[in-house]
Amino acid sequence: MPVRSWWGWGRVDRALDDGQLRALGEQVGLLLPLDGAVTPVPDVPPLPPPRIRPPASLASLVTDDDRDRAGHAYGKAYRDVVRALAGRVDHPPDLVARPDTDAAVAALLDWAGDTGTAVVPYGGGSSVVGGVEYRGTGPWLSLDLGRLAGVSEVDPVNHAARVGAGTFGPAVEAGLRPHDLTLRHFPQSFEFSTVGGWVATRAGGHFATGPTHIDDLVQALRVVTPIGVNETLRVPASGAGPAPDRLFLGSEGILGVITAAWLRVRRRPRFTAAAAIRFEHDADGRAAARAIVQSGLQPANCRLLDPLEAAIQAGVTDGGARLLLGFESADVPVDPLLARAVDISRAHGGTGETTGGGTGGAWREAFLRAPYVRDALVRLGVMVETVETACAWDRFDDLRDAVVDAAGPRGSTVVTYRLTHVYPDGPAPYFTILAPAPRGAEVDRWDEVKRAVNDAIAAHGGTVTHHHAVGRDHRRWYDTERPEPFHAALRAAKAALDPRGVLNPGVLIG
Ligand SMILES: Cc1cc2nc3c(=O)[nH]c(=O)nc-3n(C[C@H](O)[C@H](O)[C@H](O)COP(=O)(O)OP(=O)(O)OC[C@H]3O[C@@H](n4cnc5c(N)ncnc54)[C@H](O)[C@@H]3O)c2cc1C
Repeated sequence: MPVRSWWGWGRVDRALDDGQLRALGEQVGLLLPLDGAVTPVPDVPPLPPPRIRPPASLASLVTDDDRDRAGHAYGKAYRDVVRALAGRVDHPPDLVARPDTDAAVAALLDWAGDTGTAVVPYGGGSSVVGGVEYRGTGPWLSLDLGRLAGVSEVDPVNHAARVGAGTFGPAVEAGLRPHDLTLRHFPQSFEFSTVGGWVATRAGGHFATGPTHIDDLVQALRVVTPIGVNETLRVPASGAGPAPDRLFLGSEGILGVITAAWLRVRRRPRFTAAAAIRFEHDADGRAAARAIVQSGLQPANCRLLDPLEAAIQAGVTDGGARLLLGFESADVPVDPLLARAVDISRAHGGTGETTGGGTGGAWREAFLRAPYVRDALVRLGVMVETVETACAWDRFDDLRDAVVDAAGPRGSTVVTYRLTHVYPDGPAPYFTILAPAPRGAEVDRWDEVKRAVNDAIAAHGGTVTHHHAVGRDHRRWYDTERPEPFHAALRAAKAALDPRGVLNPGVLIG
């Protein structure tokens, strides 16, 4: 059984080994001045004893094991990894619960309400916005949905599947494959994030220029709230008032615990075609991406990598940007669609070739490997984090320049960008920021950079998040982005559904 890392990404056995770490250090040393030290992998530090005990009726669902508690204390942002690496577990949950039925979830919520215990729903724990880290002072319970997992029903007639909230990405696809069906929702965190987490954060998939966010793939939801179960109707569409599902999409664990979802699935693609187009200037690549997405061609993948991203993600070092294009269909060959997109790219100065079937390729491997590399960089003393947004096409240039300026002095800070998603009305830029970390003051330094960068994004018309969610770390900008009447409505919904305020305090509102 593979062991999950308690401090960093994914599986312990997939982390970079010493040789790979050294090689990475040499490469990165060409870009950034590093001090040569490598932070050792930490043991779980001793934790304070739990301040609460469950009643006997719930004891079998709950653990106070220190490794489990430490593993549930943080998400997987840079500020999480760097603290865990230093052996710091700021606010460990007092207990971790793994309910196996909806009734058990309800009983845990009741008990939490009676005892004033905060409850933080936990899927894969891949939050990068402080979504799973309670920062109050009272006792808290991490509610891990891992036992409410699996594809329990597949409805091939209506192209839908019922999936437990705690199901990880690969298990979703494994459950659908025998039926020749697929969800095709691929966040970069796919391997270690769950359906419930995706729905709760309105996750964005890749290879998803059309239905990017999980929203469009949700047919119906089952949510256990502190005042009862909210199960929505399975219909293809409805005009009956505000949509009940929408209340819980993006609710980030503050209104109820999502325990299952009916998801819209589709036939597996049989026809695929892909191309990587080189652009001497990334501005031309952006113009091509805009033209393609505004043409109505609907590529499954249309992603621009700036030259440095192309070097890091795809290993191409010719100084050009890359536009990655992919088309797929379960029904018809898509080569003509790709050919047209390539034509449009050429008209904007692009050169390059089709890369054969499959919208994946080497860069996709690198994409899934990236979080392990990120952890290795942190060990090497690099401050490395990503910031994402979405903006109108005509705001991009100013926004990107402002982000680069805000990220730190140019000589010692590297900022790369990719457009992870493109829409007819604008791109979703995704910035990676790399700089030498001030050892021992990493979190404070990152928080300063984050503040400056997100202020710059807000000042230039970008949203605080395209797909990473709000959590605790984005509150400051979310609070100014959302309209006040909406805030009042959200507060009222919270008070009605969670009257004792146990669910994920500090996230979204409050
Ligand atoms: C390396 C890396 C890559 C990433 N790539 C992407 C990406 O491509 N696209 C993207 O959208 N995001 C991405 N993320 C962010 C993260 O993976 C998503 O937010 C994901 O949807 C979280 O799922 P999870 O199961 O890990 O949820 P968690 O991190 O466990 O929880 C996230 C939030 O949802 C709440 N929650 C979780 N489960 C439930 C539930 N069943 N009911 C109610 N509330 C719940 C939690 O309380 C928390 O507030 C990435 C993160 C990392 C570290």
